[in-house]
Amino acid sequence: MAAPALARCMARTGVLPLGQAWGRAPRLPPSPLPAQRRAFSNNKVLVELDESAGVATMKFKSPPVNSLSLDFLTEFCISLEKLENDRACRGVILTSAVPKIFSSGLDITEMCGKSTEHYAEFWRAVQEMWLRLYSSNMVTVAAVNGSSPAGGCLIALTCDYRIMAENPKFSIGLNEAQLGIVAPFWFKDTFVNVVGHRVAESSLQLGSLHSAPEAHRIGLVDELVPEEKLKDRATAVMQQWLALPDHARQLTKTMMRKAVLDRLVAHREEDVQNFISFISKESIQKSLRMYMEMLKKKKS
Ligand SMILES: CC/C=C\C/C=C\C/C=C\CCC/C=C/C(=O)SCCNC(=O)CCNC(=O)[C@H](O)C(C)(C)COP(=O)(O)OP(=O)(O)OC[C@H]1O[C@@H](n2cnc3c(N)ncnc32)[C@H](O)[C@@H]1OP(=O)(O)O
Repeated sequence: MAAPALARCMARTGVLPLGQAWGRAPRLPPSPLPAQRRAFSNNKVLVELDESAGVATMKFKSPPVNSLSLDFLTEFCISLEKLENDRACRGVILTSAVPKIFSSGLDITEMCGKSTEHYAEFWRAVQEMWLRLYSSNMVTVAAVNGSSPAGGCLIALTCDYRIMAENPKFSIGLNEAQLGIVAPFWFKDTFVNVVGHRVAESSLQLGSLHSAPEAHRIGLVDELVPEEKLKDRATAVMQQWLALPDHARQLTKTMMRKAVLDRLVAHREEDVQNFISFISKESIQKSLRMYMEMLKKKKS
């Protein structure tokens, strides 16, 4: 199904028509086939699968800043679903093909001056991305090779493990407060599960963007490595995680994440309505427009 048709279907039903995002049967190990590499790509996400290792790399390629537009989110979910259903794939490394940027977060233009129907469709796609990634049976490793504000940080937080390039220019964090908006409860829950309540509380209130060393110090990322070693390190970490039996690791992951996942699943439509009423406020629209203007001015 083409991305726009799929997006419409997601808007109608709230889920991708490819299967449920949570509560799947555990994955089986891949069959011992000869070493093989496969790649598939749509417009914004490139996937390379190394079948011998059972590991895929998903590269975001939506220049200039990998913003999470409706199209991006739809393609992301399709790619993840394909891998989830592929017995040859047990782990996925998420990274960026755009230099210096992992992802600039939700596409602000999707949240400005659009219809209620559009906001609902967009927000369901954001929820879907998070539900699928947080509940994935695969091992998920974020190789953060650039700045990663807000929704970009959420993607990294949603993975099992985060490795960041130790470039002092790269920053990461849930900076929503700086835009005059509020991170939803499930962004907050994911953040708390990684860094703990106290750090999350101050970081969220201040809308902090943390430099790579600071992010490592507060536990937002698990490791820092020189940029040129990021790929190899992500592959090595993946191998360590895949050395464990899938079923034990998957059941443990489910146990750790279930309460947070269930909370959104139980309140999904309410969360969509909250988003619509919040984002439609004139004061919020004004804040977002000013923020976009500030980004543009910064360039000139
Ligand atoms: C009581 C209430 C309770 C509950 C509330 C209910 C619901 C919640 C409501 C809302 C929740 C929303 C949650 C939102 C999450 C988000 O992710 S918001 C997005 C936050 N993102 C950012 O703040 C990042 C902004 N961008 C940057 O800081 C920089 O662009 C960068 C560091 C990523 C890259 O810097 P540069 O390389 O210097 O690139 P430029 O700044 O020149 O950007 C190039 C180009 O891209 C445009 N752009 C950048 N980011 C975005 C974006 N996120 N969306 C759309 N467009 C973006 C930028 O404007 C430039 O455009 P042009 O000028 O070239 O046209």
